Formats: sequence, structure tokens, C-alpha cells
Amino acid sequence: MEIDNLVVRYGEKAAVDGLSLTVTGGTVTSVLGPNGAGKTTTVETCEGFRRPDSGKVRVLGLDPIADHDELMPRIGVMLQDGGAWSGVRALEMLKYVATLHSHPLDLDTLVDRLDLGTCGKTPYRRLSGGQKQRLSLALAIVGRPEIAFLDEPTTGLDPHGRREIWQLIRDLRDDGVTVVLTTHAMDEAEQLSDQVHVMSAGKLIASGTPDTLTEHGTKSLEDVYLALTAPPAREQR
Ligand SMILES: Nc1ncnc2c1ncn2[C@@H]1O[C@H](COP(=O)(O)OP(=O)(O)OP(=O)(O)O)[C@@H](O)[C@H]1O
Repeated sequence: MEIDNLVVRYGEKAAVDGLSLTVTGGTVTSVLGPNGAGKTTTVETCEGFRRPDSGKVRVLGLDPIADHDELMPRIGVMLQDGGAWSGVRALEMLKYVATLHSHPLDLDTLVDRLDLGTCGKTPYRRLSGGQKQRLSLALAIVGRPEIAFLDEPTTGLDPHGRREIWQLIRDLRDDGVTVVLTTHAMDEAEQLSDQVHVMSAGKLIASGTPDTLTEHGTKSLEDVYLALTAPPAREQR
């Protein structure tokens, strides 16, 4: 995936402001940054849901807007708000989305893996936060995507749930899937990522492997991130 000098505006405001980065196939790449840094806008542009004001984006060699119909079956999208109708039962939603793909994953295995069996008949609006997260992830990967965009995939999950999702993400990578994730969990980014990009105010402010960014583990990624994104000191009166 290639992003070249991308600018995306909401009115006058540039949410993404001249961003360039490359994501190598078959890796896990994390995009980090403070609230409002432009991560979701960047990812939504790569998914073809937002039009660049300038610059270029290529995903699997395709233009996310011009080649949208060709690209969509090849990518998986995990949305922060789940993307399911409020009354639909968890399993119904998963079965429905599976029918949209030509070679979906085996549903029993997926339900088992994401521990959705006990809440399969629960309407979406009644699912717990963690169950919604796990359903959203199942919806993102059921179609065997070549690239999975995962927006804060473990927010709201308990510690066991987080580690299960981490293992699932590693398994996706081992199967050759490219994973692009946004997260505020620095331990997650450090554990999972081959490459980390840090954004602030729409711009890229740092990139590297967890090993290089943490100076071979002599610092934590959280400390590195905090130093990179520290707000300017207030003026002393
Ligand atoms: N639909 C919209 N209309 C207007 N402004 C928007 C819209 N979506 C996002 N923004 C603004 O664009 C900026 C970047 O938002 P974005 O959601 O991309 O950030 P983010 O890095 O994903 O943040 P978070 O970590 O809080 O999810 C923010 O200032 C936000 O208020």
C-alpha cells in the first residue's frame, strides 16, 4: 500500500496534511497518534470511503475510489462503531456478510475462535463492548481479505480477550494477510507491529520498527510516543 503526499480536508481544516508512507505486504503496520491526529481519516481514505483532496493512494495497486468495486472484496474493514444494524443478531450479521464473499472462512471455526458462540443470538445493540469488538473483527476477516484495516481492535476487551486478538492478528500475518491497525495501546503496537508510524496533526512525525524506535528495547514504546507527541509547554506567566 502506498500513500503519497496525501491531503484530506474537512472544510478548511486539513485532517491529513501531506502524509506519505508505504505498507509492505504480509506485515503488521500500526498507525499511532493522539486523538484527532488523522489516523481514521487516513485509513478511511485507503478504504475508499473518503476522497483525497490531493496526493495519491494505492492499495493492492488499485485506486480506492476509481477501483472501489474491485478493491472492496479484497480488503477487510473493522470499524470503531461496529458497522452492524442495532437489531440484528450477531450470528445473523456474520452469516449475511459471509454470503457477500465468494470464499468466506468457515463460520463455526471463526465463531469459536472469536468466542461468539454464547452471544450469537443476542441483538447487536445488546452485545457487550468486547462482544461488539469481536464481532466487528469477525466481520472484517470473514471474507479472507488480503489487507485487513483494524481500527482500535482491542479497545474494551479484557486482558484475555486482548491476547486472543493479538494471536489472531499474528496468525493473519502468518497466513500472508497485510494488517494495518490503529491503536492507542502502545504495548499492543510494540508486541504486534513490524512497522510503526506515528502521526500528529495530520503529519507523519516518526516511523520505524518497534526495535529501532525503542532503541533496541532500552525505552518503552509508550515513553518514545509520549516524548514525540508531548504538547508544547504552556507559556509561563
Ligand atoms: N466528518 C468530519 N467532519 C469534520 N471534521 C472531521 C470529520 N471527521 C474527522 N474530523 C476531524 O479531523 C481530525 C482528524 O480526525 P480522525 O478521526 O481522522 O483522527 P484520529 O487520529 O483517528 O483520532 P482518534 O484517535 O480520536 O480516533 C479531527 O480534528 C476531527 O475532529
